[in-house]
This record gives sequence, C-alpha cells and structure tokens, in this order.
Amino acid sequence: MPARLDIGDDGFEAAFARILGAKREVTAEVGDAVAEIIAQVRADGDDALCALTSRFDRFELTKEALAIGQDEVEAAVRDCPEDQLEALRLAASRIEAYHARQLPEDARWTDEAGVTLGWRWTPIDAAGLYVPGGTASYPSSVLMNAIPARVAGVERLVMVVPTPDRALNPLVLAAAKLAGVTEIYRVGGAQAIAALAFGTQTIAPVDKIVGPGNAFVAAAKRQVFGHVGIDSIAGPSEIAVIADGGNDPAWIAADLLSQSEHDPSSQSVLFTTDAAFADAVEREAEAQIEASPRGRIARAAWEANGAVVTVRTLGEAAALSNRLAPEHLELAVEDPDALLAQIRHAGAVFLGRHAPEAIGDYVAGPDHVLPTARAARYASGLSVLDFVKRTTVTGLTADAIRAIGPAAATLADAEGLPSHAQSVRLRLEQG
Ligand SMILES: NC(=O)c1ccc[n+]([C@@H]2O[C@H](COP(=O)([O-])OP(=O)(O)OC[C@H]3O[C@@H](n4cnc5c(N)ncnc54)[C@H](O)[C@@H]3O)[C@@H](O)[C@H]2O)c1
Ligand SMILES: N[C@H](CO)Cc1c[nH]c[nH+]1
Ligand SMILES: [Zn+2]
Repeated sequence: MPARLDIGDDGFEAAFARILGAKREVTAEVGDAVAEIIAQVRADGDDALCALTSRFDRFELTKEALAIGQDEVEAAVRDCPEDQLEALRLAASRIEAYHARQLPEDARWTDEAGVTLGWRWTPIDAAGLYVPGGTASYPSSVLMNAIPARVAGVERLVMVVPTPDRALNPLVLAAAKLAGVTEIYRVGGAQAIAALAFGTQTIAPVDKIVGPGNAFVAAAKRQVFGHVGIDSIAGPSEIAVIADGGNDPAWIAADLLSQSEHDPSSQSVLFTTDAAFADAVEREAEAQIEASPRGRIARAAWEANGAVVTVRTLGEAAALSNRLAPEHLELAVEDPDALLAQIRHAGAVFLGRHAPEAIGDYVAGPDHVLPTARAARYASGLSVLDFVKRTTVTGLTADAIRAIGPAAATLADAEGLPSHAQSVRLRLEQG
C-alpha cells in the first residue's frame, strides 16, 4: 500500500517529510557506479561501450554495429503499422506547432548615450538526445527531444538509445526519421551519456545532452555537466494529483499508475479533500495493478514511493504540492484555473477532469521531458530555449564612448586594472 497520510493528524511538515522520504532517487551507490562507467568510457572508448552493453543490456555489440544506418531506419519504417505512424505524425505536428512559438527574437536598439545594444540567438552545433529504453520503449521521447532541437536550428542531432537484449521498437527509428535526427547509436545508460560528452572512436562529442532516463542516466548527466551542457534532471517520472470528491476514482487511479508504471523509482501522490474518495482510489489502484501486464513495476513504485494524502482544503493541497514541485500536476477539481493561481512549482500542469497527464506524454504539444526530483523549483521542461544561446551585442561611436567611457575608466582604476583603463582612455584621448 502507498503511504496514507492525513494532514489534520500528521501536520504539514511531517506529511511533507514522509512524502519526500518515500523516495531516494540518486543513492550514493548509483553515483559511484556511474562515475566508474564514465571513467571506463573515457579510457576505452568504443570497447567500453561494447563491454558495458554486454553487461547491462545483455547482448554482444561490435563497434561496427554501434551506429544505426539509413537502411535499418528505412526497414524499421516499413515494419511499423500504419495506425502507429499516423499517430506519430499527429504527435509530431502538434509538438512542432507548440515549440515553434517558443523561438526567441533578436533585439537591437540605440540608447540615449548613442550606444548600440542588443542580443542575437544562435543554435548550438551538436545536441545529444537520450532516448530511454530499458524497460519500455519511447518513440514519443524521440519527438520530444528532437523536434525542439530542429526548430532551434541545431545541425547535428545525435540520438542514443539502449536496445536491451538487442530489441528495438521500430517506431523509435520511425520517430527519429520523422523528427530529422541525423545520427543514431544503439547504446544507453550512463555509458551513452559519457560517449556523448567525451566522444569515442565512433561517436563525436556533442555540446549539450538532453533527454530523460532512469536514475543512472540522471546521475550521469549530473556528472558530465560542465564539460557539456545538460537540460535539467529529467529522471524517474512523477505525478501529483489534486482531486476533489467529484472525480471517478478509476480515472484518478489510472492517472496515478500511469507514472508508477514507468519505473520502480517513480512517484505518484494523491492529495484529496475527501477521505472516502481516497479509499476508493486506493481500491481501484489495487484492482488496476492486478490487471496490468506492467503491474510488477507499477506496484513496486506505488508501494515504495506512492502517497495518498487527505487535506482539509484545496489550498493546503496546493501548498504541499508547491513544496514537492512535482514533474506533473493534475488539478482534477471543479475550478482548476482558480487552483492554478496558487500553484508555483510544477513541471507541467493539467487542468480539469478531462486532461489526464498521459495526453501530455504524447499529443498535447508541450514537451514531456520535464524536471523531476524537485528540480521544478528552479528548472523548466525541455524547450527550444535549451538549444540556443544568447550573445550580447554592443557598438559604440566616438560620441558614445565619450558619454560613458570616463565612468568605465574610473571603475577600472578602482579595481586596480590599468590596461582596462588604458584601453578606454586611449579612445577618449585620440577618438
Ligand atoms: N522526466 C521525464 O521527462 C521522463 C520522460 C520519459 C521517461 N522518463 C523516465 O525514463 C526512465 C526510463 O528508464 P528505463 O530504465 O526504462 O530506460 P533507460 O534508458 O533510462 O535506462 C536503461 C539503461 O540503464 C542502465 N542500467 C540499468 N541498470 C543498471 C545498473 N544496475 N547499473 C548501471 N546501469 C544500469 C543500462 O545501461 C540500460 O541501458 C524511467 O525512469 C522513466 O520514468 C522520464
Ligand atoms: N511520463 C513521461 C515523462 O515523465 C513521458 C512518457 C513517454 N511515454 C509515456 N510517458
Ligand atoms: Zn508517462
């Protein structure tokens, strides 16, 4: 059973501590194991990728087979059922339309001192796209990674994906073709992150690594950050649902389990004002887990990290949810917009009883690569902005440097940096 809490009995702080304590995403052992894997890839390159693939993904990989070529992609597309390709095309066009609105604009103006100022946005050259695939396959994550990168104008889109037991869902390759991925490698886990960051004989390094993954992938992204850029920590999936008693318990149970079934480390939390409704959701969840082919993973996550919390008011639920800063938050209440006004920290919010989180996973349009482990306190989901950088622009005429140069020279003197002062004063004296 998930943790059952009553904020009236347990109090706010104790309830929060128990929800948080239920989940330990990155243990020291994971961090140490990942550090070893990264060191191995840096030392042995492709040989390490092949050895680690044999160890973690249980098949013999040769260096020659690391890259997935065009022929394999075309054959995979032919293997996909037409209804799946059709659904993928709908998802891709909605995701592209949403992300196209995020493209930022350059700016340029001349201020009252005659100084020309502004900024320019330019794409990164090469993006590494991690597509998870250990216990499920994620064609949708191919689109969510690659489409914002392509919209931003990134030239090299380098996708890595694990193929456990040598298996790969052909729809993953169809999604890569649809989204314009330029290179694909069959390698996953921390070893794939290390290869993207540091390069191997076969895989040229990238500038930034994005994408979701399990605790090993999330820890690896943390460890390579600084050598390359990363998006945010998009680790094991999470959902919080704030629901009043006016919902169908079966719908809410399914919403909670939709994230529990991703990974035994996933977390699903229900906040409700109605204790009888909470009981009904727990019963429904049990029945749905029993009936699900992925019930083993869902049960592990639901029992270890799940929580059902009864609150006295929706405001109390909003306050607890803000502390948790969940990846996904459903507001299954009569007036979701009124409650939204009280929400400050969440990766993605779903409004109303007919907006299940799963729609956001596939076809709504916003990105499903979202911050987890409370990172939504300071980070946002993947977007076009992750693939561009802003360069500032400054231009001065002789009149402009006369207007603001003396203050710069004074500050350079104050900092004890004479060459700085000189570079300004020479222009003031001779300009
Ligand atoms: N936050 C998000 O935006 C988001 C989106 C989609 C999926 N997800 C998450 O992605 C994850 C997918 O996980 P997954 O496991 O199916 O695929 P994955 O690709 O993330 O991980 C599989 C890899 O993990 C490595 N691994 C497994 N056990 C290991 C061990 N003991 N030591 C070292 N490495 C090991 C292997 O190399 C394997 O290839 C889930 O946690 C899911 O919730 C998150
Ligand atoms: N819920 C995941 C993000 O946490 C994304 C996903 C892909 N497929 C199904 N779900
Ligand atoms: Zn999901």
